[in-house]
Formats: sequence, structure tokens, C-alpha cells
Amino acid sequence: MSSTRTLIQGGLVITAADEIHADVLIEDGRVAAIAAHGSAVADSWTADRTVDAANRYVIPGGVDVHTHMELPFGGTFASDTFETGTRAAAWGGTTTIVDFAVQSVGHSAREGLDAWHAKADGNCAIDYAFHMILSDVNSSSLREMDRLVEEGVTSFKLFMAYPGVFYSDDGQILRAMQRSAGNGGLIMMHAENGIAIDVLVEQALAEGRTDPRYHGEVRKALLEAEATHRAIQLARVAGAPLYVVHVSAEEALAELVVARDKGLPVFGETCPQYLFLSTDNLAEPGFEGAKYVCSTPLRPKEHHAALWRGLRTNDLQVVSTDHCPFCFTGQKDLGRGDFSKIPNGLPGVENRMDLLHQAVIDGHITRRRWIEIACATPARMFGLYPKKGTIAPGADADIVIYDPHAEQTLGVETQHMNVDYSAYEGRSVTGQVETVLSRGEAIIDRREFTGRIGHGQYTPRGTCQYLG
Ligand SMILES: NC(=O)NCCC(=O)O
Ligand SMILES: [Zn+2]
Ligand SMILES: [Zn+2]
Repeated sequence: MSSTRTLIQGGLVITAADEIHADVLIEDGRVAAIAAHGSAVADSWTADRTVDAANRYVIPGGVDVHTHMELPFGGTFASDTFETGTRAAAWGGTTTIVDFAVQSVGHSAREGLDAWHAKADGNCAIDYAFHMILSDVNSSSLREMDRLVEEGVTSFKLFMAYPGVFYSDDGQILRAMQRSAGNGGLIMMHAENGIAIDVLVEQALAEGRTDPRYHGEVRKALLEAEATHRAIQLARVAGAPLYVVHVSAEEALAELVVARDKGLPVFGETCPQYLFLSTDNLAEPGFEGAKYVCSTPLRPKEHHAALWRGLRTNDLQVVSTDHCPFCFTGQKDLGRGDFSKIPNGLPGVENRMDLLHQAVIDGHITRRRWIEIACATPARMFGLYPKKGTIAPGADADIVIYDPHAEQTLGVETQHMNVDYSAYEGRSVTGQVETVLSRGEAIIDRREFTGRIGHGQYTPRGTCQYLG
């Protein structure tokens, strides 16, 4: 579709702030105006194309700020390329991803960023941006951070886990936080005590505890909480804000709550797998549990209620996917007989909006909170708002027509992610993406992919705009 004026008529427009039966006029890829459905203003509009959204929701495209397309991990690569992963994201109602470029040990951040641009450039179906994983914090990469912030890579992930691969020690973490306090960057922390975890891994393997479920047992909730506490104190010393990624444990969330109650600029995300899956999945018979190996790990289902509460109270602000798929056959397989060799990560970029809509139906969150945690706040947190994450005059026309009544069953047969299993196989959810516009162009049209690889544009970001 290349019309310059599109009218979305008669839907319930939901943003983080409002719900209103309204028509949305799109001109040249941006939202031009919104007016109450049936009003004289809306009725006066003409367009090249009209989309009937009666009995549908009209919501901003999802903003997924945690994906790993083609991530090298454990001797293999995440199985979604930017092409397959962004197409799947579109199917799931996500119109922007922020993926992680990787600085590897012995190399500059610039080399990592250039490599990620080369992977993504011309290959994306939706708009994209980058964070930077710093695996080698030294005087030179600290200086590079300033330049990266200026050019729109405004957030840096550090790892307290994975010694010898991505790991930074406390001194490196403190220095990077001090640098970000000065340049406006946001430190994103993978908070797990990786040194202690490696001791427990070694002991488990020596005792013959090699099955996937031991991945969850050695990566203890207390070691997530301890690292979260330490990261918060280091950020306080540095005078820097902090965003803790993939929070999975109630004990880790409690550390965020304490910090936020003190008024500290400490933020947290969780992911659908920590809300819908559990250690029961890791303990599935045979080697099936490998499908659910990710870090932080899945927790006993008793943790779910605390995470939902955190999302309601705004102690957790964002739900992203940490999409990092590895095929069961040929990739997860690498860890048969040794859980520590199972590549870490789950597929999910296509499932997030639907699972969170199901959470609305189940009463965990409201409709507006759904949009807030999946669209608006991620965009604000990472300097993309209001271009992304809302429906308002001037915003990019990244809009999803969502059928809240459609019934669907998630599974490998119907998904579009490039992976040979679904972490949500057989799960019934109510609600489905019907049509998706990216900058005004229909990329999913009544459940047909009408997008184009190469349509997705690199989107440099501003600094964190989130104050809550
Ligand atoms: N989360 C995970 O298991 N894999 C991706 C890398 C990371 O986010 O730590
Ligand atoms: Zn991580
Ligand atoms: Zn991740």
C-alpha cells in the first residue's frame, strides 16, 4: 500500500493514556489527526484507503527493547536473522525492536556496532535500533561510549554473569556507570552473580546433575537478588540511573522495590517467559526442558504473582521478550549430558503482544497498562517517544488493528519465527493481530504479510525520557 492518506475508522483507540472510539487519519507515514468517531471533523476526512476497525482495538505498534537476532552464543548463533525475526515481530504486532550489538573481548565497540549494522541494514521488515553490549570495558571503550550516545546508541548492557564471555567485574561496572552518568547513557544490567553460579555449575556437573532442570537450580534466585542489590548500590555510587533486564525472581524484584521506594532512578523489565512459564517446563521429561533454558532462568510459578504485582505497581516498567531463539534440534542439543552447554535463550518476539493481551483478559493488567508496558514506556525509556509507542499527531503511523475476540492457539505450525519449537505450544489465547501499519504502510493486511524486507529503517535514539 503506498497511499498517502489512510483512514482507520471506528475502532477503540487505546494508548497508555486514553481509550476512545475514534478515527485516525494518516498522512505520509505519520498520524495526522485523531477525532471522535462520528464527529463532524472525522466525517469530513477523505482518504485513499479506509481501514474498517469496528469491533477492533487500534493500538500503537509494539516496541520490543530486548531482542538478539543472530546473537553468537555457546558456539552457535540465535536462529532468527534480522529478516526472519523482524518479519515474525510484525506478525505479532511489534513494529520496532531494539537489538543488542555486541562488543567482543579484544575488539572495540565500534567494530561490534558496524557488524550489527551490516547484519541489519536492508534486511528488516520493521524499524530497528541498537543497544551496545560492552564485554570489554577499558579506557578506550569507555571513551567510545560518549560518541555512541551522541549517534543514537544510548544504552549499554553489562553482564554480571557469564565469566570469560560477556562478564564485567565490579570495577568495570562502576567505571561504565560513572561514564553513563556523564554522557546520558543508560546502563542495562544482566544481574546474576556469575562467579558464584559457575561454582555451583561445576559442583552440579561433578555430581552427575546434568539435566536441563539443573540450569534453573544453580542459577539461584538469591544470586539474582544479590547481583541486583550490588548493581543498584554501584549505580548509586556512580550517580547513574539503572535498568535491570529480564527480572525473574521475586527476591530480585524486592531489591528494585526498596530502591524505588527511596526514590532512586532504578527501573526493571520482565519478559513473558517469567510470567507464563516456570521450572515445571525446565523439568519436562527427557531433554525437553532444554527448550526453556534461558538466563535469568525460569522460576517456580510462585514468583509469577510478584512479577504481575510489580507490573501493576510500576516497580517493573517494561515487558520485553529477550527474544533469542535456538532450535531444539542441532542447537539446544549441544547441551545433551551437560546443561551448561545448552545455548541460553527463548523465542518470543512474535508472542509478546498476544500473551500480554491474554493477561488483560485474565485480569492481571488493564488494557492501558498493556500498551504502557509494551509500547509507550519502552519507547520513553530508550529515547524513541513519541515517534514510537503511541498514537498521536506527529507520531509514526506504526499502528496495529487488533481483534480482541479472535481465538488462537500458539504453536510451531502457525508461528513465523525461525525456530523449530514454540515455548507456548498448544496455549490458547484470546486476541490476535489483524493488520499492522509501519509508517503508514500495511505490512500485515488482514493476516497476510504484505511488508517488504528492507522497509525497516535504522532509528537512532535519544537518551532516556522516562522519569517514573
Ligand atoms: N537471556 C538469554 O538466555 N539469552 C540471551 C542473552 C541474555 O540476554 O543474557
Ligand atoms: Zn541477559
Ligand atoms: Zn538478552
